[in-house]
Amino acid sequence: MAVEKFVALDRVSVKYPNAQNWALDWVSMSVPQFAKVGIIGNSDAGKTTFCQLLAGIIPEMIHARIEGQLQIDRNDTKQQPSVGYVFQDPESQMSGLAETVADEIAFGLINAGFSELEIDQRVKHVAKELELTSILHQSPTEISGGQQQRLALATVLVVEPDILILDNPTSQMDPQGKAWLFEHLATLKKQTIFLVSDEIDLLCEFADYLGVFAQGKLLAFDTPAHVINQADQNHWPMALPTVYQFAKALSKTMAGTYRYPVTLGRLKRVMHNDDD
Ligand SMILES: Nc1ncnc2c1ncn2[C@@H]1O[C@H](COP(=O)(O)OP(=O)(O)OP(=O)(O)O)[C@@H](O)[C@H]1O
Repeated sequence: MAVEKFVALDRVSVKYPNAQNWALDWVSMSVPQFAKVGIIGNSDAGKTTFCQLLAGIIPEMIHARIEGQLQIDRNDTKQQPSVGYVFQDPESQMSGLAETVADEIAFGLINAGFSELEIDQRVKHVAKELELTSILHQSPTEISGGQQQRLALATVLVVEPDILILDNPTSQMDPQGKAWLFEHLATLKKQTIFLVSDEIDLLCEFADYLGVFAQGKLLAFDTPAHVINQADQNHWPMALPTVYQFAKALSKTMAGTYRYPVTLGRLKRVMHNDDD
């Protein structure tokens, strides 16, 4: 699949010091600007390594041997695109210095030298977007895990990065909170987003492209419908979306293909014989 590239990996491999195996093994992909990329894979598949490489944490903060080429283009951004990274564990995101949620969100802006007025406006805006307004004056250590994950995202979104990398950002949220966050992320139009999650139903609704990792290798990178149908045919050990299973049970393929749909909208069209 040829796509206009913004982020491109060309046969990238990563090995940690003293490790026997490559944590990333010969990974290639091209991602256009503003695309939404879902990343899935079992434990130890290399998902976090992939995210940390994209974010520059490897090799800047975590040493590892890197082979191949990672390229992030400027495209319409005048400067080198900025990257925001949301850690798997929200506590890792916190400065540990802020007394309130508001201060924590403001932290990056203060360091970057923004004016007080701009900081105030941005903090209020992102707090409203992420439904944190009512807890702005609470301590970051005294809020729930789900709230901490929304706060971790707020600290990154407030600086308006060009690329947003989220490593399992809903692991501590309830089902409603997860669905809400995925829907919110889908509304972000100014960022290219990489989202690691095992929420396959939500991921298929969200993503333009889905990447499946296993033992450091990128098994597939394509539209969610292509990847899921391929995963099922090849018996890859991964959960399949509910919509897909339903369509398969009813033998409802997408028009002109032998593939089953993976999103509710597409399934509805197929069911109403309204698929193009
Ligand atoms: N800092 C590190 N030093 C050495 N080895 C590491 C380091 N981080 C990860 N690894 C190893 O690299 C491999 C890939 O790990 P990674 O955390 O990228 O996988 P993952 O798919 O994110 O896993 P999980 O879903 O369990 O978080 C694993 O074998 C892991 O033990």
